[in-house]
Amino acid sequence: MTTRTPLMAGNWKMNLNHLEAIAHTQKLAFALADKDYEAVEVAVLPPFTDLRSVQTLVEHDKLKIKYGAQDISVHDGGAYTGEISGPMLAKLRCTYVAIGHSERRQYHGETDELVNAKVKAAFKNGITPIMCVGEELEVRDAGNHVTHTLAQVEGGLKGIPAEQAETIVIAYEPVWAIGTGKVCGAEDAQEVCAAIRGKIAELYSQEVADKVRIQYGGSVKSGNVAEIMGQADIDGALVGGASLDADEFVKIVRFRDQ
Ligand SMILES: O=C[C@H](O)COP(=O)(O)O
Repeated sequence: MTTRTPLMAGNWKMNLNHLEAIAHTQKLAFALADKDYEAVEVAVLPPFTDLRSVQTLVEHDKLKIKYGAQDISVHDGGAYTGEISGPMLAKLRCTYVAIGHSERRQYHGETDELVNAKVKAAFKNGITPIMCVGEELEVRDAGNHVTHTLAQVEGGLKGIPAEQAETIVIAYEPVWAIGTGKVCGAEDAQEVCAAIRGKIAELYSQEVADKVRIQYGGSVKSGNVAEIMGQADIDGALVGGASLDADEFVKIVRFRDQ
């Protein structure tokens, strides 16, 4: 059994300008200690306009916080107005990029095919994808949440070789639990995360599946994180709203103390 280092990632979504991003990252850095980073990998996913500021702060102050983007273009460059490319993110030394977040799927019509192309673009540029999957409420109510989510996993991983697949992070985010305050029960989250790991074992091997980190996302807070992290197949959290409060995010990182 591989020991997977938990990954707590704060997805800031469209919040915090670059000045606020600097202040927020400094606050996190001030609160977090070496022992936190030894136990947990900590990352922030700011808006594109903040990335250069966060990079400069992290590198200048030698912070142990990782950072990444919230989206990536499938193209390396060219006439694609408004897009941000993998080479641009790589130049900013982004460690991670969120791909296929439900808000991208819902508001920008992102399909599994596009998610797959973006996963490939991330790997091509040396950036680790945090590939987001999860079902809408009607899918869960119909009892099809596992099938639905596994189809997203399979679609997103199409053509990805094992040596890349074993490094990916998959975030299971039931859409009905995002920003709603409705947390998926820890055991319900575990059911889907275990199924995701099983699907990876089927597509690749148990060895690959044991290495992949699977996060839960959806109304994670300091008050519920410990129970979620107590599940065998949950290796971290993708935190939205609660990551905008530095004290709260630090408590989430210290889930073992909650
Ligand atoms: O990426 C994060 C998820 O969408 C969860 O957001 P939330 O913690 O605000 O529910």
